[in-house]
Amino acid sequence: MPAYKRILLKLSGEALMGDDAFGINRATIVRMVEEIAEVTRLGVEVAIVIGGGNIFRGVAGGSVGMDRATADYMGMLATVMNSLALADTMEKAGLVARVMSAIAIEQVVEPYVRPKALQYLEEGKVVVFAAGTGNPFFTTDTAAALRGAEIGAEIVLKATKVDGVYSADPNKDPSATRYTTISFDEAMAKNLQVMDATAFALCRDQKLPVKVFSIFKPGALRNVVLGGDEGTLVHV
Ligand SMILES: Nc1ncnc2c1ncn2[C@@H]1O[C@H](COP(=O)(O)OP(=O)(O)OP(=O)(O)O)[C@@H](O)[C@H]1O
Ligand SMILES: O=c1ccn([C@@H]2O[C@H](COP(=O)(O)O)[C@@H](O)[C@H]2O)c(=O)[nH]1
Repeated sequence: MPAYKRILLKLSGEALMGDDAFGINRATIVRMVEEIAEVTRLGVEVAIVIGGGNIFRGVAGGSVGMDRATADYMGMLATVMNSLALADTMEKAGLVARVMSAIAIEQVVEPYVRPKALQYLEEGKVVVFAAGTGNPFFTTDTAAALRGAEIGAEIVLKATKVDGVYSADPNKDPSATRYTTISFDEAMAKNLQVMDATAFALCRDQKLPVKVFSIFKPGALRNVVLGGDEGTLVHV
């Protein structure tokens, strides 16, 4: 029995690279989709925001010295590419997926229209929110918080490269320890960088819990959705 009826799943863009230097690794995206399909079979309504780090960091060298907002628009377009790849892979796996973009790009994907997104979710379609918030100076984590609040998701599930929130970045500090739960206030006061402060603040204000867990651990998403002991819960 799933613990949630509707979730907002934030997928790491960078994790899509798999072992490649940049871009989308086929086996990795197929595995992610299998895990998403498993959760939809539990009857959970799934909305997704995917990052752009796998593509944007690949071209970021060329963005050095660029106007920040222009570089951010490039990053948002990278998330559109990832969203298209994800939706295509989901369709091939038998799921019905819809991509909605925060930036007008209508020849490619339909625009984000909240009532339409809600309708798709109620119909059991997986909705992928592309192009972040549509605004520079933000991140896809903030887009996940924003869309999660808008669609009335019960939780934001951040599937990322680490298996939870640590006392310090575990990729830099091997002595860092993992929290089972932590409040938004404490995470922000300690400046824990696993999610940006704008996203944390929005989730806190909207009383929208966040679960951070590993995107690489097979079965972790299903376990989280079933309410299992996995990753770190960030709460009000
Ligand atoms: N206190 C912390 N606990 C856990 N991870 C942390 C912490 N501080 C920093 N991090 C880093 O945050 C990263 C996850 O967030 P990040 O936004 O970089 O990735 P993502 O959202 O998964 O990827 P993308 O931006 O490509 O979508 C981890 O890989 C980890 O190195
Ligand atoms: O609302 C948003 C979302 C994203 N961006 C830009 O895109 C890249 C990629 O997103 P990640 O969250 O880092 O995966 C991000 O670095 C921003 O440059 C944005 O401007 N606004």
